[in-house]
Amino acid sequence: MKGLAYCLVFLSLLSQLLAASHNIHRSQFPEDFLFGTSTSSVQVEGAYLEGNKSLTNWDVFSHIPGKIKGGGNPDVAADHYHRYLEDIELMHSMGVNTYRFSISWSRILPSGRFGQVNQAGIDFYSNLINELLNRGIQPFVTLNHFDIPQELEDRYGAWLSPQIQQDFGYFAEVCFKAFGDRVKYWCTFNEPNLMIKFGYIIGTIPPGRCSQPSGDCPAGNSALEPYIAAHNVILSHATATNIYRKNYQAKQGGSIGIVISAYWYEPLRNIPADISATERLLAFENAWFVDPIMFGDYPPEMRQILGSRLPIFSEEDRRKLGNKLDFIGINHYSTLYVQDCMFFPCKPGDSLGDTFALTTGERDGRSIGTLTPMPMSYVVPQGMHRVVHYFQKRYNNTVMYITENGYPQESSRDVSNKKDILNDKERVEYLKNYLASLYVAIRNGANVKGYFVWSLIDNFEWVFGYTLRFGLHYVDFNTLERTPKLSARWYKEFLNGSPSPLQLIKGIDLFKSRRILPFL
Ligand SMILES: O=C(/C=C/c1ccc(O)cc1)O[C@@H]1O[C@H](CO)[C@@H](O)[C@H](O)[C@H]1O
Repeated sequence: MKGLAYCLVFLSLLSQLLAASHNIHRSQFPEDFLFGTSTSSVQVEGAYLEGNKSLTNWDVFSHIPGKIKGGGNPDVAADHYHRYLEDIELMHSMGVNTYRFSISWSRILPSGRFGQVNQAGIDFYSNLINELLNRGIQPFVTLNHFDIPQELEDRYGAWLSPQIQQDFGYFAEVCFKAFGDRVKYWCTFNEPNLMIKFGYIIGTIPPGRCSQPSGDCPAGNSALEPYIAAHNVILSHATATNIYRKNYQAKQGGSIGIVISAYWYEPLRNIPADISATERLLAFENAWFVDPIMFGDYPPEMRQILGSRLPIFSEEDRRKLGNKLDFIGINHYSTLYVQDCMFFPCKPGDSLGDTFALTTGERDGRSIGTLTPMPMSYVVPQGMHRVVHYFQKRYNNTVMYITENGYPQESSRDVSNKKDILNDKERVEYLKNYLASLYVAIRNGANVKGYFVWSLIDNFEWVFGYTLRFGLHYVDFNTLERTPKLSARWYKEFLNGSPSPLQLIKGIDLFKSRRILPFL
């Protein structure tokens, strides 16, 4: 009896100890769960003029003075184009079983749909895919991660023209044909919601179009263009998915989905106006692209506010959209509070475009979580299971992958504090806690089948250039040498890890009780 009592006390102390360090174990996720890292072509490849590649919209935009913090550009980036074998070794040494990367449209079809398929581009990705498979790493491929051949922008205004639907379908088909025998996971778009928001509402990324009061741009219309561009993106997704379903899926046996940038939002005040503003913002940001694909139309919250500004899906469009998707990719980093601007006055220009909602990281002077070096990006682990729950409920538990989750470090291109950057304890804590929250989502029945850390290596962080580092591996941007950070070693230990002491004791599930994870 006494022995048992001691044993229970010991167990309870042990569980508190483990809870304190928020330990999470590989064995808590299904064996066939995908664990990987993510990158994108513009951000890591470099070699911007090699292999017959044409200029992308980002090549052009990043060379305009003042657009990129610190003046960086993706000309060389992390030189992954030449170092992909080394990068596969980094992945292999961590023990990941998947790698999410994107294919550069400008490498495959330098002129969009006009002109030849570029064999050098096909060869690069083909070699990459073969080497990944040799190492037991599943390629998880994004067709569009913000970049397009500049020619499409110049010829017809890219996403503003319905022409792009056919062109994107053509590009997708070239990829299915060339790589689909080996690639079993396709994402049509990465974060189209964010691409449209920053490209056509606020105007800080290509094509840099907007109007007052949303932003200050030489041309654009923040009240109309985002909805037209989004419409063409949604129908481009439908076109590509249609082609995959009809001609490739049965014999290649893969799946196809779309990736959404998914912040989680909490009402600032416990009042109906803020609660419905939160719902509204989630509809405008997260459901904007997924509702049409899953239900054939935009979220009712958007239709109500935008009326005729929101394009209509024709009968034929709806037929195409009927192919829906196989999975939803969720990029999740942070959570913000939402304040209503429909019934309460906000400062003009503060609320985001048509959403009549204002986001903030603070309530009564206290921040929602630790602020990361990225503006408006706070550490709020419980946002992970909440955002997954939103998609689980709204889309009938369609398969989900967490296609990105990660932590930024502030830096300059030439670092003086490499030692501190390598010792990225904050990132390790962040990843552990977000994974623990993901575990809660899965325990609650969410159909999540994979998780990717953004990013494998430090890279070109869009408008932040080289001033933010997201890598599990440090990149010296002068020598291009890679060095594992503490977080790479942690991920490796996690992936190869032995079960926790408590799991060795049969019948005890560390996460069964909410009590031992008070932070969730
Ligand atoms: O979520 C974003 C954010 C982009 C942004 C924020 C603020 C701006 O002003 C402009 C762009 O991208 C995702 O998250 C990552 C880490 O950021 C990016 O590196 C990925 O490429 C992308 O999929």
